[in-house]
Amino acid sequence: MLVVKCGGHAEVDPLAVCRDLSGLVRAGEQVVLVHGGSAEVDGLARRLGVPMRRMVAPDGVSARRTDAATLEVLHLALAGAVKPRLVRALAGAGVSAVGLTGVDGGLLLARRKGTHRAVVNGRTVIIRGDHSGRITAVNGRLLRSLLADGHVPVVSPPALAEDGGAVNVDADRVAAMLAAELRATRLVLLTGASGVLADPADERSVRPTLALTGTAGVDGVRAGMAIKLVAAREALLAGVPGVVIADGRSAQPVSAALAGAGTRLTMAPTTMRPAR
Ligand SMILES: Nc1ncnc2c1ncn2[C@@H]1O[C@H](COP(=O)(O)OP(=O)(O)O)[C@@H](O)[C@H]1O
Ligand SMILES: CC(=O)N[C@@H](CCC(=O)OP(=O)(O)O)C(=O)O
Repeated sequence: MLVVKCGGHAEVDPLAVCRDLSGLVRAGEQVVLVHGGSAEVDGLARRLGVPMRRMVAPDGVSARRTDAATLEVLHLALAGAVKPRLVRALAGAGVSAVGLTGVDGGLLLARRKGTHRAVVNGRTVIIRGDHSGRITAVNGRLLRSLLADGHVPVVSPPALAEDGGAVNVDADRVAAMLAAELRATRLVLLTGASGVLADPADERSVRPTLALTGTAGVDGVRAGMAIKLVAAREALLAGVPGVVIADGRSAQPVSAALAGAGTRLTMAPTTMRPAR
């Protein structure tokens, strides 16, 4: 079982990802495709005149500030543009795909976050009333039945909150949760960088491997990459054995990642429980 997350970075090539995945599906691999779409969300917001803001937590992890209008734009962009494009690309490559947000079939249940800590002008402030949440449960049964019928589930935020509303969640963490729930052997996070870079300004500085510790960030890792490391850590701690962050801009991004391209994540030995 393979979970692939196609990043919303504008340079990631969704057609190449889908063509590559179709080969793996035809070879008998069960695949779940997760997607974000931050560039598409930002573009649609500009066209609609809805201002977009981000919050940066004290640990450097950034998330979209999600008020009611932002949530609507997010839903329109992900469910109305990015997802149908991926479903059509898979269909065009001969693979049946079924698009779902976390709301469909209660696929992703989440608890609303009451407050957020964010750094504004160097000061930590508390932000309330954001429409975002933390995933608490995954409807693995729904995914397994789609997979058993030969479909590729194509999954994205938002998630379903306990009060019946939709909430924004990060797509990398969605992918990690699904990989854990489905006991996937591999989780591949594809983005617009060739892996985790030692120097974010130097594309050639890819770290082939990176051992993560309990909670600490990693030097030189910022913004969207910081949340990928959070997701990678969650997947590894939940028992997913192979987690890779790799380039989504290449011709065969998934095959390349499975063949060793990008950065392979592990947990540093000191953070693992001692063997019995
Ligand atoms: N050390 C780093 N290595 C690689 N990318 C980094 C690093 N630090 C920050 N980044 C940025 O993180 C981006 C990936 O995050 P993001 O754009 O949110 O991904 P996506 O939308 O594809 O999920 C990279 O394109 C790069 O601009
Ligand atoms: C809470 C939060 O920030 N959610 C993300 C969901 C989309 C996403 O994750 O898109 P990428 O894969 O392009 O990053 C957002 O609103 O941008």
